[in-house]
Amino acid sequence: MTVFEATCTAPVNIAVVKYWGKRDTSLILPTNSSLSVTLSQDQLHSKTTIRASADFTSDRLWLNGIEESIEKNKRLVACLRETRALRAQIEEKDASLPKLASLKIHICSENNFPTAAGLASSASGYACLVYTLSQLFQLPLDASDLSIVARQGSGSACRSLFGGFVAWEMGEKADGSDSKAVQIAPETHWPDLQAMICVVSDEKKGTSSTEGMQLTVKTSALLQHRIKEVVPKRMEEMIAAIRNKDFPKFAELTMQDSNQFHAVCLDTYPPIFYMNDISRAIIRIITEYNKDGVKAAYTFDAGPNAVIYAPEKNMAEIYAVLSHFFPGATFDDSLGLLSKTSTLPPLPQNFDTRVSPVFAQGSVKQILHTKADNGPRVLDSAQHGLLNAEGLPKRLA
Ligand SMILES: Nc1ncnc2c1ncn2[C@@H]1O[C@H](COP(=O)(O)OP(=O)(O)OP(=O)(O)O)[C@@H](O)[C@H]1O
Ligand SMILES: C[C@@](O)(CCOP(=O)(O)OP(=O)(O)O)CC(=O)O
Repeated sequence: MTVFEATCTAPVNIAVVKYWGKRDTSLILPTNSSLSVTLSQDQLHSKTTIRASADFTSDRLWLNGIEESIEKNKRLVACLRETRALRAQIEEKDASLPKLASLKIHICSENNFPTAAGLASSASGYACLVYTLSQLFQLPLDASDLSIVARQGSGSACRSLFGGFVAWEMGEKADGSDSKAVQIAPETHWPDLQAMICVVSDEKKGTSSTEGMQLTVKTSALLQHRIKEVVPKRMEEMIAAIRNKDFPKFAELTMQDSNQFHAVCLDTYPPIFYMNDISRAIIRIITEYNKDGVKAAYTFDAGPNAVIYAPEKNMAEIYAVLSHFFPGATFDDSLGLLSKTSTLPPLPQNFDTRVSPVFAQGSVKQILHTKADNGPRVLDSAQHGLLNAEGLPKRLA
């Protein structure tokens, strides 16, 4: 019997102009446009296998080796409904196609990094789900079309359908058909731009993005100013900075936008705090590092972890600075940063180390060096699939 199956991976993305707020919570339509950098799947990714079979009696989902309910997950149901409807349309037009739209499916997905810890697992997770469904169903859609479906899983997921530099255009229409991701520039446009992720906490966060942003929409006057006055201009400036590979401008806008996002969280009533003492120390350290010219940019999502964007040539120095204040962090060196330098560079000569205390061993748990890279990838299911011959996970938690 023919096996209908697809296996794909998808990347995370870290926004430099943040999405925070929905004007429609069920279609997931945002109150402002946003822009992100897609990070390499060599370091962080979701991997998903989906099989359709006449032998299956119900739709089932395993996430990181644990079975989860599909019916209770309205967002996942929406992604399935949309992609099945599109498959049904193409089956209607071409009778020779196998009838996959009516078959039950088994979905097995794994993240190679902590889920729901503010490392954008919902972004890579839903991008991967929708991309794998589109492969299974052979949907004739481009990445922007697919982003409209992935957006309904998690807003930020729509940007993970593309590699490189990606805008999510907020759109205006009530049905969401113009609220989609577009690529501003591919990853090859600015290969010099790299990122360092500082994992301050890998625990599940207190206030989810979904709940937090709607409380902000309801209570923050500052958010209205951000939506109307700040983001439209900032989007234009950010796109120009990326096109011109103007790092100081890119960095300034990135840090200002992260600061404003956390300011609207503080302006929420009751306030939401995502950054902690370590996050704030990282801000002070990068500010000191930048005092004679902008060499690095920090940004924080809905959690304490920092992402630092910088040109490749500064990365060893940034790692040396971070290691000084945060001893004992494990370093994921898959880009070979340390093999290129036999010893770490010294701290910059005029760096004032009094900007922050030296923190206890392991306060920053892990530092991950990565770079901008491409969008979802298709894998060979026979070799890389997550389901066994019976259609059950090869690995359970
Ligand atoms: N591989 C996956 N496949 C399908 N769904 C996933 C996958 N990974 C995560 N999710 C969904 O995303 C949820 C986690 O999203 P959440 O927004 O809470 O955390 P996060 O994405 O890590 O943080 P943030 O988006 O704020 O950076 C999970 O509970 C699950 O429903
Ligand atoms: C701070 C952010 O990371 C918020 C991401 O929010 P989500 O995309 O996780 O929210 P939902 O659409 O409710 O699933 C900023 C960003 O990625 O732009």
